Amino acid sequence: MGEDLCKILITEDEISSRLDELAAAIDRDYEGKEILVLGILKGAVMVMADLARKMHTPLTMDWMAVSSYGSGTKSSGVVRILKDLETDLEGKHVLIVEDIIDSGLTLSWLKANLESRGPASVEIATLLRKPDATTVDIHVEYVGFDIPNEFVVGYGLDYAEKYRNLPFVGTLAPHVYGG
Ligand SMILES: O=P(O)(O)OC[C@H]1O[C@H](OP(=O)(O)OP(=O)(O)O)[C@H](O)[C@@H]1O
Ligand code: HPA
Ligand SMILES: [Mg+2]
Repeated sequence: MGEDLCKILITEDEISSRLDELAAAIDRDYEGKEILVLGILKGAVMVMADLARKMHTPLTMDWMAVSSYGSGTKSSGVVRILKDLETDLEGKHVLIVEDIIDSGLTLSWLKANLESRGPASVEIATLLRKPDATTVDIHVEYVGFDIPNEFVVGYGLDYAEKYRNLPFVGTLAPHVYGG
């Protein structure tokens, strides 16, 4: 496993401290409200579990699975719903939790999809954001880290379904994807 990674980009401690800050900001912003926290499978599993445990605002959780990457390192641009929500969004404050915004295609499609279901609000929290995301016109209220345009794995993020269980975020060595 060790030789598959180029370097550690964000350590376990850095992730945890940043999630403390994001949770505090979310608690402040949603004071007196209840949140439906919506995790996007599978990448957001780790950040959802850790962020939610640091939040004090009353919340419920639901999950959606969408996919635009298949097994490669480039977005296909076609978003598919693999598993839909089980919650009626009418009047709810929805907070989408993502591991990464890369091209921004997944979230711009998803936000429009959710807004058509009559929620009171839809905001986005993401652990990581890459530079290309700024070219898509979506507002992201809570961002953990802005990172360079490199393919990263760990803490929920995969390459061909592997490495999701690493406790940190790292970059892959080129030999892993045929470089
Ligand atoms: O901003 P974008 O370029 O659209 O990319 C970001 C999305 O891609 C990844 O999911 P993926 O489709 O690989 O599914 P996964 O979470 O199951 O790995 C990631 O978890 C985000 O949901
Ligand atoms: O850099 C990335 N790593 C893993 N999955 C991803 N999905 C979009 N970008 C990435
Ligand atoms: Mg993926």
